[in-house]
Amino acid sequence: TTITQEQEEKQDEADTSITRFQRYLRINTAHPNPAYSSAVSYLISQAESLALRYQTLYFSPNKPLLLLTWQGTDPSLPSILLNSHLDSVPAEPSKWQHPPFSAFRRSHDGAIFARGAQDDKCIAMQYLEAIRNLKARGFTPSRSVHVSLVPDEEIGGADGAAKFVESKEFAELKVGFALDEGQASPGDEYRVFYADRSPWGLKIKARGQPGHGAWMYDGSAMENLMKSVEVINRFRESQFDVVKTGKALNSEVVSVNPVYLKAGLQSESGFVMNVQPSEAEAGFDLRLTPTTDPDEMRRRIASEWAPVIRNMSYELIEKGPIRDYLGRPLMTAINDSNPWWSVFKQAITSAGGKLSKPEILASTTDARFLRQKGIPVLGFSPMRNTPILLHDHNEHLRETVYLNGIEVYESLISSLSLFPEPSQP
Ligand SMILES: CSCC[C@H](NC=O)C(=O)O
Ligand SMILES: [Zn+2]
Ligand SMILES: [Zn+2]
Repeated sequence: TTITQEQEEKQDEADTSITRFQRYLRINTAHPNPAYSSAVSYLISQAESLALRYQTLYFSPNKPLLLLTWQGTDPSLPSILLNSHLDSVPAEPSKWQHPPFSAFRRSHDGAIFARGAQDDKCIAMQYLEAIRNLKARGFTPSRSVHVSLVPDEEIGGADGAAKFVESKEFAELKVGFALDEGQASPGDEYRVFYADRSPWGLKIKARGQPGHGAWMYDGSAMENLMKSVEVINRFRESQFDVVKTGKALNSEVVSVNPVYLKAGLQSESGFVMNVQPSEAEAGFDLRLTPTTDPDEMRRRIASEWAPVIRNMSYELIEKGPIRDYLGRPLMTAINDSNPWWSVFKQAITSAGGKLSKPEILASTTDARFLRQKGIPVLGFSPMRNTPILLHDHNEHLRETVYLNGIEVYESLISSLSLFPEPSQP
C-alpha cells in the first residue's frame, strides 16, 4: 500500500513523545527471542533525528549493544553514562487486559500498557526525549553524555553489560558516573538505589537408596533432599523474620526461595507411585546483600545445605561480581564523599521532586558491572505515584508520569553534564 502525502503529514503530526514511546513499546523484546535488531533500528532512527553519534557493538552474535553519544565541549572531563536494557521478560498475554506489545493507551487516565513500560523501555526513551528538549533549548553539555542500550539484562547480562564494561570501547568513554534503572514508587517521593543484591542460582541434588514405595528406610534421595529443604527453609525464616518484625527491608537480608523441584520416576501414564527414586533435585534463587560474606555463604551451602554426608552435591551459579576491583562491596556512596550524589540530589530538587531514603534494590540490574569497575551508579527510574508492576501482568505507566520523568532527566542531564570536575573521583 502507498502512503499518500496527506497520511504522511498526519503521521508526522501524531509523532509526539508519547507515540514515540508507544512505538518502542510495540517492538517485542521479550525473551527468549528479543527483537534486538528492530529495537536497535528504531533507536538509531531516534538518534539520527537528534544528531547523536552512534555505534552498534556486538560482544556476542545477534546481541547488539547500541551506544549513543552527545559530545561534550570538554572531552577531558569524565563522562556520564545513561544505561537501559533492550530486553524484557516474557508476558502471559491471556492474563492481560490489553496485549503486552500493543502499548494500548487507556483514555481515562492515559495509562500505557506494555511489557517494558516500567522495566525499562521508559527510561531509554525518556533519556532521548530529555536530550531532544535540551538540544531544542540550545543546551550544550561540558561532559559527554553517553546512552547505552544493552542486551540480555533480564537473563543476567553475561553477553551484554558484563562484556561491555571489559571492552576498549567502554574504557574510551571514561565514565565518571552512571544512571541505570530503578523502580516505581507508589508514593510521591522518587526512589533511588545505591546497590543491588547479588544473585546466585543454587541447584542441590540428592542421591540415595532406591526402593519399594511401601518400605520405610533411611537414606532415600527424597529424604536427603527434604532434609536440606528444611535446613534451607530454617535459614530463610531466620532472614524473613527480620523483615516481618520490621527490623530490615526485604532487600537488606539474604533471600533464598525454592524455584523448582525435580524428582520421581516417570512413565507414559505419569509419575510412578510405588518407587522411591534414587535422585532428587531442587533449585533456589539466592540473593546476597552487598555486605554478605560470600565465603561464609559458600561454606554454609557446602556444609549445611548440601553436605556430602547426606549424599548431596550442588551447583552454584554466581551471576556477576560481588566485590569491586578493589575488593569492596558493590555500593555507591550516598554521602558527601561522592560529589555526584549531591549533584544528583540537587537536580531532583530543582525538578520539583523529592527522594525517599536511598535503598538497596531487591533484584539485580546491570549497575553491578559498572560498580565492579569502581564507577558510582545510581538506580533511578522517575516514576512516582505509580504501582510497582515490573515483571507483573498489566505492566503500565501513566503518560503524565512518563512526561514528568522526561523533565526530571532534563534536570539531571543538564546538572550532571555541566558540573565541574569533582575533587575526588
Ligand atoms: C539472576 S540475573 C538476572 C537479572 C534479573 N534482573 C531483573 O529482574 C534478576 O533476576 O534480578
Ligand atoms: Zn530492568
Ligand atoms: Zn526486569
